[in-house]
Amino acid sequence: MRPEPPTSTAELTAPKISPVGNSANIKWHQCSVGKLDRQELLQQKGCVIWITGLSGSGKSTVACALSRALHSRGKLTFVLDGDNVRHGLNRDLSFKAEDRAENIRRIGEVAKLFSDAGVICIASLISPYRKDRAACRALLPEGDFIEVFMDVPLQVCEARDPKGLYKLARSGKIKGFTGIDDPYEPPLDCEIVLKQTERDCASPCDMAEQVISYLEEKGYLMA
Ligand SMILES: Nc1ncnc2c1ncn2[C@@H]1O[C@H](COP(=O)(O)OS(=O)(=O)O)[C@@H](OP(=O)(O)O)[C@H]1O
Ligand SMILES: Nc1ncnc2c1ncn2[C@@H]1O[C@H](COP(=O)(O)OP(=O)(O)O)[C@@H](O)[C@H]1O
Repeated sequence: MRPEPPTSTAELTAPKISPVGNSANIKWHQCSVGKLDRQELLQQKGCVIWITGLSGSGKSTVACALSRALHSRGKLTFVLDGDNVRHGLNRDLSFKAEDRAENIRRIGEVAKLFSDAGVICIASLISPYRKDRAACRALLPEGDFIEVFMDVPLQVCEARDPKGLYKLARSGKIKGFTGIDDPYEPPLDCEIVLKQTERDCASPCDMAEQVISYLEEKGYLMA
């Protein structure tokens, strides 16, 4: 049976799936201040911009350019960068497939909270598996998960190698490095593709503007 649509702003934040997980006797507590109230206050719609791509494809750069551009328009954003979250909340996780899945799951849940808060949350992490990205998409209301694919050839990322990690991976000093000896599954049907080639590379600001045009078109930047 399909669930009834929300009748009040507060109900919009209630989870679509059971919050119980492994715990028994847990009940969702509703608050009278809801997502719509917060969005009204902020004059924007909360959403998650999920930037996926290989290491070195420019995820963090475009995330920051986007955050800066939106900030200058008076919009509240927050960047969740894979590298940074692995310094704290996800410091217990490695790069094996199960840990990457848990990294993405946690960031997806945190991003959902930011989006419920009315914030434009920009998550930039490799997130190599379609299944894990799809699970994060499923946490959010239709349209609020905006997947951005950094479509950059491995050769370009490897030539940049700003942290020297590809070099270490090629010499076998890092095992299971995405794109070298670990998989990356490109999105099949994402909202935005930001393509770069060896010859043709838009600036981070231009790429941020492309995302902003999408947000404007879909009404996320309200008034
Ligand atoms: N084995 C392996 N594979 C890929 N990346 C590695 C690895 N080990 C360390 N790093 C560094 O960790 C950054 C990726 O972290 P993420 O949290 O984005 O990865 S994932 O989404 O869990 O796959 C990634 O950062 P970015 O270069 O910004 O993508 C790397 O600097
Ligand atoms: N649009 C771009 N054009 C040229 N170089 C870029 C662009 N975006 C990022 N870079 C460069 O590529 C490297 C990797 O960018 P970064 O944002 O750290 O990627 P990621 O977060 O995907 O690992 C950096 O040296 C950065 O300056």
